Amino acid sequence: MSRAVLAFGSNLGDRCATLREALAGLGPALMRASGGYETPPWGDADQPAYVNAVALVEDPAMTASGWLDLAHQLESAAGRVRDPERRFGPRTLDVDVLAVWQDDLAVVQDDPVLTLPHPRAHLRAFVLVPWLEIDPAAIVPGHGPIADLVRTDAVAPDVPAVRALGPLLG
Ligand SMILES: Nc1ncnc2c1ncn2[C@@H]1O[C@H](COP(=O)(O)OP(=O)(O)OP(=O)(O)O)[C@@H](O)[C@H]1O
Ligand SMILES: Nc1nc2c(c(=O)[nH]1)N=C(CO)CN2
Repeated sequence: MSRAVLAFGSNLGDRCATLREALAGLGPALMRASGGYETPPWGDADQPAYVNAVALVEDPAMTASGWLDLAHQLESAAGRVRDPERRFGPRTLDVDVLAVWQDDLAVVQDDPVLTLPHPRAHLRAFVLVPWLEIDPAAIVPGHGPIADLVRTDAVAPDVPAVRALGPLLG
């Protein structure tokens, strides 16, 4: 069994509709989805606010790189155009693979094509707060319990600005 946590972010167009379509695109793999959260832009501040969400997915036949391929397919379906000049810039849809477990063992790898766990997940309130909603006991491999990570100096100051918008799916 392959289990993964995927992060979704949108700050262009109808952000909630984009996230809803992306979550629907996960089909039967979707086990749990967080609500939407409006969050101030992280990294490059000169862009609109994001709506973020996190999903827990499972598929017996999936691999770690298969989850990344799926993430890229969902981004393309949402019409994402990559701007090579602007890292952390605005986008219709960003889908990151936060962590993967194969048969309950965390996948840890440093490959630039797919780094696991995601190298910045443990620093981002916009990822950790929705992840905490769907799995309060979750542990970020190599970094520890999410409940502790949201209290670190790197993350805690950003938590109050993460605003719950409620469920995305009916
Ligand atoms: N865990 C991961 N999840 C998604 N992409 C990854 C991961 N590890 C490495 N990558 C690689 O990072 C590249 C850039 O991804 P992307 O454009 O989504 O980055 P970004 O959204 O600008 O930054 P960030 O990853 O910090 O959110 C992708 O082509 C992908 O191969
Ligand atoms: N709040 C927020 N900020 C971001 C996000 C995101 O999803 N949410 N994604 C980014 C791309 O790397 C850069 N900054």
